[in-house]
Amino acid sequence: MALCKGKQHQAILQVVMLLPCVRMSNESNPVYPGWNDWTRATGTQEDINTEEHVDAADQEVILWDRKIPEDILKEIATPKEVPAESVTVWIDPLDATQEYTEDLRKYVTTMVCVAVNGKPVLGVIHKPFSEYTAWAMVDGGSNVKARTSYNEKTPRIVVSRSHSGMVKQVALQTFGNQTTIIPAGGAGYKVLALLDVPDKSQEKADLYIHVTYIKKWDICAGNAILKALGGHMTTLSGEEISYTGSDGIEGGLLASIRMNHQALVRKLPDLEKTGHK
Ligand SMILES: Nc1ncnc2c1ncn2[C@@H]1O[C@H](COP(=O)(O)O)[C@@H](OP(=O)(O)O)[C@H]1O
Ligand SMILES: [Mg+2]
Repeated sequence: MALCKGKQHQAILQVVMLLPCVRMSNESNPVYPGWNDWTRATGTQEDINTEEHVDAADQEVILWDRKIPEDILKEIATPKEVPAESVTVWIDPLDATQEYTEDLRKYVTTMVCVAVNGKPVLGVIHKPFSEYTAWAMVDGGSNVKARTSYNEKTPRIVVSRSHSGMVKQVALQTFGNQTTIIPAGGAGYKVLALLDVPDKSQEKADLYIHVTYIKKWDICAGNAILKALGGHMTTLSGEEISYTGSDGIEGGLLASIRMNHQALVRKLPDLEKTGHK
């Protein structure tokens, strides 16, 4: 089956391999050109949200033989059946676009996320240039884990280098001047910074904070992975993010793992009141 174009779409291939683990109970949905069986399994066109702009000249295709690799199968204990109409798929075919244009390739990821009833359940973050892939499924399996320790008092905080807003001021005001700020590109890269990732080019951080508007395809996969591993990604006021409806969120982002997330939320200033948005 012709599935998608280009090597950078390995993450999409990964999620297709995982999709049978979130089984659909409705097999009679429309088929879209170029997406064939995957789309039949995932619902109507509105349910696939992607940033991709397809170049008609690019004829390269990746073939999928419908076999789920053993290393993934052995991690998924119990597949769950869900109605197709409850599923939304978010795809970011190139995260850290700005950094890619600056040839800062270590920040670039491709991401796919499956949400069920707006809740992120399956996330894949792939680094096309180092060929590292992290995936995790809520109440399923994963190939990545949290680190053993995190610094909650004076955390190293990974933040945007190109859409920073007032994030540095917010971080220093909340955690003090001893806090290390790590500017980095890409939401996928920044979530991986919180995890135990063997990739040599990956920096490590204790928290990820973002204060400006951000799109759901940038954050859904990271949210699913963090959630699957016991971590959290919420708005800065601690609200869970719903992955249906609108394309983006306004309330900023706080991502943590193995920390008291609600205590961190209470520490953060109210951005509306402080004018730090
Ligand atoms: N204020 C904003 N408006 C729109 N997109 C934003 C944004 N802030 C961050 N993003 C998007 O979120 C991703 C991570 O941003 P950053 O690297 O600044 O942390 C990038 O995705 P893309 O590279 O896929 O466009 C970026 O464009
Ligand atoms: Mg992106």
